[in-house]
Amino acid sequence: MTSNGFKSPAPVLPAMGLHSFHNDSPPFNGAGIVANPEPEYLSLDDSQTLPPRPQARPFGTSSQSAQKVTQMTTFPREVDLSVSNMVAPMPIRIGSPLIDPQGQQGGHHREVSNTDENISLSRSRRLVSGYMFGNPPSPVDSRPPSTAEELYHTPPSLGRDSPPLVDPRTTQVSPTESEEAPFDVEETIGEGSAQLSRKKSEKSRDRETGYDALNGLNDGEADLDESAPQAEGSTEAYLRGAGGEAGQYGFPRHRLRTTMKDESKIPIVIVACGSFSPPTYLHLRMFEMAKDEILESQTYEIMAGYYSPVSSYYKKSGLAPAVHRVRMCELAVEHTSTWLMVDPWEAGQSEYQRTAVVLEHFDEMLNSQGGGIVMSDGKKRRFKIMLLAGGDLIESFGEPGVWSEPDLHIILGRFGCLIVERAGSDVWAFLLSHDILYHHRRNVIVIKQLIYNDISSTKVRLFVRRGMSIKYLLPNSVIQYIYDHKLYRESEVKAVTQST
Ligand SMILES: Nc1ncnc2c1ncn2[C@@H]1O[C@H](COP(=O)(O)OP(=O)(O)OP(=O)(O)O)[C@@H](O)[C@H]1O
Ligand SMILES: NC(=O)c1ccc[n+]([C@@H]2O[C@H](COP(=O)(O)O)[C@@H](O)[C@H]2O)c1
Repeated sequence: MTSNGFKSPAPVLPAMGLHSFHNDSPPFNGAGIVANPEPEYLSLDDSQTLPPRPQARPFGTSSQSAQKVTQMTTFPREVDLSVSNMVAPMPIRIGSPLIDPQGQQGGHHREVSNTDENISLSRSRRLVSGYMFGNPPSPVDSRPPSTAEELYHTPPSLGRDSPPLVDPRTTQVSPTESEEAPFDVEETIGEGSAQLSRKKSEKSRDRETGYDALNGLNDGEADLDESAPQAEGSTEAYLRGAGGEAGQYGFPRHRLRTTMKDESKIPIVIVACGSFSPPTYLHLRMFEMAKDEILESQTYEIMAGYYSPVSSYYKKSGLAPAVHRVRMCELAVEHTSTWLMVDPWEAGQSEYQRTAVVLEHFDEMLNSQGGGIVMSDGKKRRFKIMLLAGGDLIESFGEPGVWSEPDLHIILGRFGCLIVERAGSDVWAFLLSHDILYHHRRNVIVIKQLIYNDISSTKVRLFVRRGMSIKYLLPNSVIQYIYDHKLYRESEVKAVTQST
């Protein structure tokens, strides 16, 4: 019996229109196929349909975000509110439910106390950080929706972002291998290591070793891959508010794919928002789990993944200064991944930015300013942007005062969400119980953790403070950075008290 009272959630969800995730279902059968309207190509003039977006600005300058929020939460008028228009007739496959090996739910302590040990373990920690320390700033218009239209409004861009361009089931697309090798591989491993000195294209390595960064195979080679594109310039100057060119914000594109292998799919960019204090192997694994799920769905093609560390204005216990967290995320992906990047924009803002605003920023950079992605026929297509989050974060959608309803419609409706199950949170029960989440369920993909990983940043910080080993919990480069910069040595409660 699960904590939500179901013997098993399996019999319930399919009857409610969700894809069966019962254990005896073929795990990856017919995945992720949505209805097939005509493809919509990128219109660079979206001023009619999209709310205003924030402009990137250097650290330390004042923000207009309060005003932006008000504007953003006013939905455009030209919307078809009929439910049939909002819900695609073909269900998106959603992964399997959380099944605790011991048959139990809820492995976490959730009590809130004033000790740093407990603060972040609590599911209510967002409330703790939100109210005790004045953040996150309240979701703006948190009044309840007054009409059904307001509640079930799906912004028009959902239609543009969501549908596949061609039905992958009926279109025979020969997987034309891209002739373009995104980067050349030149590996020279130093003394004491296997001496490797070779220059190969990603494509030729693909043939020989099965290595294919975005298609999921043997990505372990990335650890040796000194030539994977690295971020240019210093995000530190931007984050420290340095003037001049060095301090300018630049959206990282060095690992963003510029062509699609299979143009019948939807180009997707995954964005993970969070503290990452510090980033751990779990945070890296989240992207890989998402990648596997997306590959199986056959609907999307991943073009890149981004971390967006929250700014220092998010007064959460244990938050190292943003400049350190951004750098640690960069180190974490530098030589371990070929498709993940770190966007410092959110971290460099002079006040807290809500997640909906952060996703708007990505849309601006990738689609409005960036022009989307150019197809082989020269037409442009928008990147679909999806938020990647753990089950606990999603459950906080239901905590009063933490997320505004208009924001949730933007996040779940206009963008979409990849939810990684987290031990202790019952995503399935929550999906059923939360009106807005359920309404947008076809734009939500739940990812089962086939190997449970519950590495916790909170515990890593505590280990550091207690002088315990954190090796194999996070990349060595991040461990070194923590020690070099003497991070996480102070009691979190003490540190928070002193900084306020
Ligand atoms: N064990 C986990 N399983 C699934 N998702 C996780 C797990 N740990 C963190 N996440 C997700 O990673 C994202 C970033 O997490 P964040 O760094 O903000 O918090 P955290 O990892 O829980 O750290 P802390 O311990 O400091 O609270 C969030 O979406 C969170 O839900
Ligand atoms: N209203 C909001 O947009 C809202 C509320 C709570 C958390 N978040 C985001 O969720 C992420 C993770 O938060 P926690 O570290 O509290 O789990 C952060 O990026 C934070 O900005 C956003």
